[in-house]
Amino acid sequence: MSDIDQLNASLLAEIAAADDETALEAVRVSALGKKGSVSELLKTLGAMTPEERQSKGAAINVLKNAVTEALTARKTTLRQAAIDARLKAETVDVSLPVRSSPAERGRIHPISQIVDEITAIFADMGFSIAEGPDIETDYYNFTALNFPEGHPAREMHDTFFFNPDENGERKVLRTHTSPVQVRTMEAQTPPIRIIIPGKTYRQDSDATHSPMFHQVEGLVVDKKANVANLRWVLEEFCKTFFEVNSVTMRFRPSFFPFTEPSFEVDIQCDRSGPIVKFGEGTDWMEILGCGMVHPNVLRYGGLDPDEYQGFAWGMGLDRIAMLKYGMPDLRDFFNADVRWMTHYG
Ligand SMILES: Cc1ccc(OCc2nc(C(=O)N[C@H]3CCS(=O)(=O)C3)cs2)cc1
Repeated sequence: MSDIDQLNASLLAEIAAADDETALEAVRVSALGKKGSVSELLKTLGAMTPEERQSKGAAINVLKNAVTEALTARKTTLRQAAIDARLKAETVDVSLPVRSSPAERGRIHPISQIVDEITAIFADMGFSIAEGPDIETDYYNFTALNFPEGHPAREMHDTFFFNPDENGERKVLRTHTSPVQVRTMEAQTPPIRIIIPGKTYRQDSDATHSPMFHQVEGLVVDKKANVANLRWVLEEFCKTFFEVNSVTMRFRPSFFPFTEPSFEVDIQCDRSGPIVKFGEGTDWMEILGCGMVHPNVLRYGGLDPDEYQGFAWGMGLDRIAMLKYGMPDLRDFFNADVRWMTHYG
């Protein structure tokens, strides 16, 4: 066997033995690099006679091509093997049974659970779910809700304002979901029975206040709507939500620009233990505000207050959830602590 044949055999064996791209590159350099074995052979051509150079040169080129092809083929094989190994390691067998531990499964956030529960209760009472933008105009968030110019709620310490847009209009992060009711009155001929769950934003942050919090508001507008209807709707909701057969509510006179008369509503409960119990006890817990829709607000909604009446209410979801689940700190809702989620989710 000639020296070229021997070199060919040994290089092909080294290429076949390379089990990763690093080893293969080392073989390539040792054969075809500047000081490689094949390159050194090519350098000997210069000292040969023309006859020798022709035959030897052709043989060396055959060797070089054979080595190059073997290197390319081996690299392709190694690359495919690496891909197959990853596919094998990372393949998820979707036919496997669900993981046993509930903690490893995804969970519904308690606020989402509360929203689903409350909207289902009102849906069963014939209410539709309405939605609207989180970024609102000053008009829909304040003016159309009968907030006079200069009202403190319009100030920066309470409300998140955006910089004025090209029209000089300053939008806000809505401070309540009430703008949706105005938009619905503009768009829909009564009777209206809507529930509006959603995120709301205020410049406030402590153990019971978060800059982003959740509200559910409701609105009924019809030819006849009165405080007795309002009271019934809220009592039915509370009995179902707090899972009690009877509920004692207290309507305390209050004031909101968008309702007249306005009330703050307490529900009787027992606060003597670690968890508040509803439907019993002699304590009171404020759960929501409500009232008859102010005539100005009906007018802003395009309705004639001599023809239509309405009532509305609003409740802070996070507060309700804290009551229902007995949670001490509102901020835990938004810390995304898996331990908390596992416990409450
Ligand atoms: C067109 C329209 C007309 C009337 C409306 O009345 C919505 C109402 N909301 C309340 C209320 O007390 N809300 C607060 C409860 C706790 S909170 O989350 O801080 C907001 C009373 S009446 C809404 C829209």
